[in-house]
Amino acid sequence: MISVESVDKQFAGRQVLNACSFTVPDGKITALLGANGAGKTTCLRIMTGLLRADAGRVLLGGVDVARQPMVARRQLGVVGDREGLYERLTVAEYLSLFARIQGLAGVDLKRALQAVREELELDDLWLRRTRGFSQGERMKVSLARALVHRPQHLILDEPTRGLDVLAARLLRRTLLRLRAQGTTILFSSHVMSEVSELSDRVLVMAGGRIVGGGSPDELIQKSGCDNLEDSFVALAYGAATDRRTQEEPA
Ligand SMILES: Nc1ncnc2c1ncn2[C@@H]1O[C@H](COP(=O)(O)OP(=O)(O)OP(=O)(O)O)[C@@H](O)[C@H]1O
Repeated sequence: MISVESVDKQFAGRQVLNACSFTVPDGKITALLGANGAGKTTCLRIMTGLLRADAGRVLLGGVDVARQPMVARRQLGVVGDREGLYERLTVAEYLSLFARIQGLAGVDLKRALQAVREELELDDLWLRRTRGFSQGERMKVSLARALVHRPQHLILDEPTRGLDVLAARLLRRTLLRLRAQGTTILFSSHVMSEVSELSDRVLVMAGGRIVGGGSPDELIQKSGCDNLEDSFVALAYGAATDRRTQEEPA
């Protein structure tokens, strides 16, 4: 389980996260939804130890990410902006490097590499250097890097951004398989169809805190709307924006 407890973050005196609190249960897929600038990426970066919170804490399986970053990292896989591939390394070399950093060696290392190679259909890319890789190819390698050490927790920031249909499908299939294996999954997204299809739970973020949560059906019921997108708009943008949207000429 992941617990985010009263996390605050300011940038240049501007409050971006404001006593942000939520939990992500094990063996479920949770989606983090929010308008542009709501604070999702900032929150995910704090959860993955890339950024320090001003106050509050994040626990991954009971481990405080800021106090015990190395222990936390062992049980965490992260898919961020898909940058940070080492362009001079082949996919095999790159994944082997990250698996070793996570403590894998010998037969375990070989098995782990073979498993992600098969799961993420990496045969054609395996011996290529990552320089010039397409968005979809980068996503596959980033996801393989995140999964190679079989972490309990997986955090993904807009993982399907820029992917074609097949790459997005492969990603969704992988997430569903990981959920069946008990992995704790949190992903941010702006794509409502994908959130409806994949998520057991949705968290709606606005103004740096969580303003609503529940299964997609619960959110729809609570908001009195008839689909997830309208429920999200009602929660994230509030009644004023809702009125403005409705007043727009057809
Ligand atoms: N390093 C930084 N320095 C200054 N401001 C920042 C920094 N990182 C984020 N911000 C600001 O914090 C706010 C929240 O940004 P964040 O990237 O977390 O939003 P988001 O919900 O992920 O948005 P999007 O959906 O557009 O990706 C934005 O106003 C952004 O400009």
